[in-house]
Amino acid sequence: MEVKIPTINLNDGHVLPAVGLGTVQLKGEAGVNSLLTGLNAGYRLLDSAYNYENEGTVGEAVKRTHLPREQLYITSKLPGRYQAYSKALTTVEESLFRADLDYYDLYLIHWPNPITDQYVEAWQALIEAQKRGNIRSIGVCNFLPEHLDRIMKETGIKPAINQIELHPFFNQENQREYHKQHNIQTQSWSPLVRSKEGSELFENKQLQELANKYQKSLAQIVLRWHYQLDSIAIPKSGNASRQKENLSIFNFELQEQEMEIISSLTRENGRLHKQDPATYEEF
Ligand SMILES: NC(=O)C1=CN([C@@H]2O[C@H](COP(=O)(O)OP(=O)(O)OC[C@H]3O[C@@H](n4cnc5c(N)ncnc54)[C@H](OP(=O)(O)O)[C@@H]3O)[C@@H](O)[C@H]2O)C=CC1
Ligand SMILES: O=C(O)C(=O)[C@@H](O)[C@H](O)C(=O)CO
Repeated sequence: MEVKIPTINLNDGHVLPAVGLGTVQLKGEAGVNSLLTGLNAGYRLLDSAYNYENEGTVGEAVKRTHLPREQLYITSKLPGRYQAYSKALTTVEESLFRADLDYYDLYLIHWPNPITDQYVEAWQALIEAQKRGNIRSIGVCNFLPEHLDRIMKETGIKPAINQIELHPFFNQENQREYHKQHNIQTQSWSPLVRSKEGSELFENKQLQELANKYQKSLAQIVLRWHYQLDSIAIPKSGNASRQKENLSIFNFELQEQEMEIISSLTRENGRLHKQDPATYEEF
């Protein structure tokens, strides 16, 4: 049965579902089939990126589903190598061509790349692409407060979303507090630490105890934690039953103290790939 996902209001008047489907590695015919099982399970938000080389896959799933376009929320992301203003505008158009869409619901700057230092003009390009009607909501990924302060100061326009690495081993308390103060919606990437059964996350005793208590899977406990942190998690799964499992999180509630137990699994250097946006650059 299809799950009804609550919606979240963004600062620009648009809305997004409270959970989306990550799409890294979902490509080609198998990828389209996985996206269709995801849509059948109830997902409406699909998170792609130019660099995932699957905008075409996402567009094909949009074409093949019985769901009307206005019920879907499609995201893509601007790669670092196209952050210069005119290249960024062309790249948004190219993303639309690849997916054969008239508009993206959400388009994000993928990484700030602060050493290259072109993210302000990339942001100006997304503002222009939004004015042209190519994008509904504009936002960023992996922006630290200093990067957000700068784009808001230089353009006067606030991102609707900052999509950041967020999971029990890296709870991003300060970054989330900054987002709350500025009314920027948090999205969690790698919400399940990009892991599988048998990994450190799935072997964690405290999470297993909570899963036993609520008669839920460990992944559902972690995804419920994201939801109660007010962050939109975008777990990736290509598997129909895990896709369903990851949406069945709206019929129980973690207590405050249990939220804290999960948050306290965080470590000082808990980033999965050690990609610190202060220095990491991706093109
Ligand atoms: N903006 C950015 O810089 C970034 C954005 N992203 C986005 O975030 C999305 C999610 O992050 P991602 O890195 O993919 O990692 P996730 O934390 O979503 O983990 C995905 C892994 O978990 C497995 N999995 C999913 N559900 C379950 C479950 N219920 N039980 C057991 N295993 C499960 C999947 O396997 P299986 O498919 O076999 O189910 C897959 O191996 C990406 O797909 C992408 O869209 C990711 C990284 C960076
Ligand atoms: O997947 C993404 O969106 C990325 O930005 C990658 O850099 C990701 O963090 C990764 O694949 C790391 O190995």
